[in-house]
Amino acid sequence: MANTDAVRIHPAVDDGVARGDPGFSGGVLTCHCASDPVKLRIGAQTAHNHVCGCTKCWKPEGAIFSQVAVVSRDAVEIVQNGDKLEVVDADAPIRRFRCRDCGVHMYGRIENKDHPFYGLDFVHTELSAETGWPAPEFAAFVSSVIESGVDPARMDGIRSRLRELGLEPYDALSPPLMDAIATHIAKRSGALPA
Ligand SMILES: N[C@@H](CCC(=O)N[C@@H](CSCO)C(=O)NCC(=O)O)C(=O)O
Ligand SMILES: [Zn+2]
Ligand SMILES: [Zn+2]
Repeated sequence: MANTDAVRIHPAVDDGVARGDPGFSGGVLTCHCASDPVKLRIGAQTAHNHVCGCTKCWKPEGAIFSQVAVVSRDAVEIVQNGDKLEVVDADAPIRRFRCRDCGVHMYGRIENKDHPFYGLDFVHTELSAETGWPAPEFAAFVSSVIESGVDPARMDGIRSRLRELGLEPYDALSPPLMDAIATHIAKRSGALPA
């Protein structure tokens, strides 16, 4: 059996996955700067929260995974020190904005209207002091942690720990999200009726 003791996935789940509050309707995300932090108001509940092993998503110090959810772009409002935001990679499908001083990613936006997730922003709800955000539901891009330098020999232990936490590991997104992407593509190509 794989030893899962030393596997630290992400601080939001390492002590167990806390349940979200279905009545919760948003809060304020704050970057890690001790002074003049960037603040964003999220005026809605997020969806599809997950831990992500890809190299693109922002991870807190020591974490192998990020924690990331989506929310309608209309619900995201920069309320403080927005002038400190800079684009991480202008060519990426998700245009992520980070604080230029502390490096924390505040939100990721999709500008391509043909993208299956157009209209949704990617956010890290751990940046909020409020509780009640939805719990992560699954683990995405698990094999991708190797791209960040994780020893492939650790993968059995990492997947075991994710399952122990109730976060089913996938090497892309979850089946419902992959189906949604494929449906979008099939409707666009005409393989399915629009
Ligand atoms: N192996 C690559 C995978 C990167 C990747 O495709 N990441 C996804 C998920 S991010 C949130 O779940 C993605 O949609 N990326 C688009 C983007 O980053 O703009 C790696 O690890 O780099
Ligand atoms: Zn900052
Ligand atoms: Zn990711």
